[in-house]
Amino acid sequence: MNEADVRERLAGVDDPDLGDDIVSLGLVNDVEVDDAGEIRISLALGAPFSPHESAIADDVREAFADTDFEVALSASIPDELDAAEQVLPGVQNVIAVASGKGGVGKSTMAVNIAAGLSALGARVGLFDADVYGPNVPRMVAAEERPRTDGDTIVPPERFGVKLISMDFLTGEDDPVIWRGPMVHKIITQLVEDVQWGELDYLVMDLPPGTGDTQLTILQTLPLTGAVIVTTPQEVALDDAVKGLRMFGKHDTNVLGIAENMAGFRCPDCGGFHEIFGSGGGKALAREHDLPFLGGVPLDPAVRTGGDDGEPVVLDEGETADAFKVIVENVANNAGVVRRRGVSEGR
Ligand SMILES: Nc1ncnc2c1ncn2[C@@H]1O[C@H](COP(=O)(O)OP(=O)(O)OP(=O)(O)O)[C@@H](O)[C@H]1O
Repeated sequence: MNEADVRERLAGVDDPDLGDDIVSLGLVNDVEVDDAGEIRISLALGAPFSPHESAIADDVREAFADTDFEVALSASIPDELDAAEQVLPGVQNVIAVASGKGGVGKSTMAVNIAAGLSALGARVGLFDADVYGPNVPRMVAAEERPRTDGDTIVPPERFGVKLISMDFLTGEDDPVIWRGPMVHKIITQLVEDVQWGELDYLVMDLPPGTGDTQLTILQTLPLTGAVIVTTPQEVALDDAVKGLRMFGKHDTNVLGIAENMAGFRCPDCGGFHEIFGSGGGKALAREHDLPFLGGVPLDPAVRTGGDDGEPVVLDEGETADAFKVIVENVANNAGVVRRRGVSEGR
C-alpha cells in the first residue's frame, strides 16, 4: 500500500456534518506509510472527544480493518499564527457561555459543559469571567484558591477542570465595582498569566448582557464560538437576540442555543409542567438559523448539585442526560467550526 492507496481509502470516509468526504474537504493533513507496516495519518480535527470527530476517527480505522497495516492517527489544525503571537497557545478551543439576561442559568450551563467535556476525556479549563456575580467557585464548592508560581498563577482543579474565577480576586461579600479599563486589564491578565497548560477546551462564563467584559473577551480571545443560554420566557428570548447580535457584530460563531428551565417534572404528582412556556429556545434557534443544543428541565438537583457541589452532568438520570446532550452538541459544533475553517481556508 502506498500513500495514494491510503488517500483513496480515506476518500471513502465522510464528514457527518460538512456533507463531503474528508479528502475532498482537505481534512487530511498528511499520510505516511512505512516499511514496518504502519500507516500514519494526520487529520485536521479540532474538537477532541466530540462524538462526531471520534466517529470520523473510527471510520478511518475501519477503512483499513481489512489490511495488515497498523493505523496511527493524530489530529491537529494548523495554526495561522506562531505560538509566540497567540494569546492562548496551548488552548485549542475557547467556548464562551453567554446570556442576554441574568439568572437564566448561564453559570450552571458553563459548569456542566466544562465538567461534561472533562468527563468525555478532554482537558478542560473554566474561566468564570462574570465580574458582577462570580458564583462558579461556590457552585462547585471550590475551597482551594489559586497558587502563584513566579509570575504565573496556578489554577486549582475541581472535577478535573482547571478553574479561575473573578471571585478569587475579591474578598467574600465584597462587591467590587469594575470599570471598563479595569475589566480589560484584569481579564487579559487572568487569561495570559494563568498556567492553563495544554487544554482542549477553555469554557468562559461571561457576565449576562452585552457590556465591557463581553467586548473585551470578544476582542482579545480567539473564540471558537459562543453558547447562548435562555429560558423559554419571552423576555429572556428577546434578550438572547441582543446577545446574538453582539456576537454577529464581532463575527463570532454561535455554536447554538441552550434552553434552561424548560419545564418541571413534579416529584409529587409526576406531571410535567411547562412553567416558563415551551419551545421558545427551539423557535429562536430556527428563526436565526442556528443549532438548538438541547433543553434542561428545572430540577432542584441542579441547584444543590450534591453535597460536594458535583455538577449534575456527572450524575445519572433525566437531567444529567439532558446536560450530556448539550455537552455533545457543543463539542460537535465546535468541531464543525474548526473543520469548516480548514476546509474553506484552503
Ligand atoms: N435547571 C435548573 N433547575 C433548578 N435550578 C436551576 C437550574 N438552572 C439554574 N438553577 C439555579 O438558578 C440560579 C441561577 O442560576 P445561574 O447562577 O447559573 O444563572 P446565571 O444566568 O449565571 O445568573 P447570573 O449570571 O445573573 O449570576 C442558581 O441558584 C442555580 O442553581
